[in-house]
Amino acid sequence: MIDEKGILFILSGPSGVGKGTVRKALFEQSTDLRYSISMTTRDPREGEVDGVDYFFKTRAEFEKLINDRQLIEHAEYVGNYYGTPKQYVEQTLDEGKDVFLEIEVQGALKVRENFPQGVFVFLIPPSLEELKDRIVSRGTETEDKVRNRLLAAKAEIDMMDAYDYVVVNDQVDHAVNKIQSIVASEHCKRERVSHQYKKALEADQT
Ligand SMILES: Nc1nc2c(ncn2[C@@H]2O[C@H](COP(=O)(O)OP(=O)(O)O)[C@@H](O)[C@H]2O)c(=O)[nH]1
Ligand SMILES: Nc1ncnc2c1ncn2[C@@H]1O[C@H](COP(=O)(O)OP(=O)(O)O)[C@@H](O)[C@H]1O
Repeated sequence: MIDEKGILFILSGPSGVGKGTVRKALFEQSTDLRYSISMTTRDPREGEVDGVDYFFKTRAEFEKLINDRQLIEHAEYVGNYYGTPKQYVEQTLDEGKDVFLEIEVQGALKVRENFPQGVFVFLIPPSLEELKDRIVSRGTETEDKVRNRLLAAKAEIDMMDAYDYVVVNDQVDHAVNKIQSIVASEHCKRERVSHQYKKALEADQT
């Protein structure tokens, strides 16, 4: 069958590499991608809006979502739950629209189990030094936590072979352009499959 479903794109990478920054810049450009808004138990930050940045949930509400199998994946990250809503993603893909997730590494690996046909993009820093500077300059972590995050980041960067694409986040607009190219390239792949299918149909004598 020709696959008329949308394509699921997953952007992941170590903490502090710039996933959120790159994702926001991507969606400020014109794009046909649909961003899947995640559920979280963390408190909203100043300026964040429920249903826009995240769906903010209590732990009890989140645990009910897990038990009711309403999430494709979830992970506990720095003491809070984060998860991807199943219904939105499946429905949007069924409508033939592409969906974009921006999630941390554990969650991305779980998505791979259920959506092996997804396109997995790993964002890496230009260097570990630069990653450290970004984590420190964001100012959200104590010195101990920066060290732990860097150790975790080293292990995470080691997993980059499990991804379909690796994008270096040297400059935000370069990373966004590369992601746009990946989206275009994946569409071309599907076009080719669909074209071959049409040729096979024409050649078929039965
Ligand atoms: N597994 C998983 N991770 C998520 C999800 N949504 C966001 N994240 C990740 O959770 C981490 C923390 O996000 P956030 O609290 O917004 O803080 P940030 O570190 O400033 O991006 C980031 O790495 C996000 O990519 C989700 O639905 N599932
Ligand atoms: N290409 C870049 N060059 C310099 N700084 C960046 C770049 N991308 C992101 N940053 C900065 O790095 C820090 C971490 O970015 P953030 O998007 O919060 O990372 P993540 O979502 O991966 O944890 C932020 O202070 C952000 O402004």
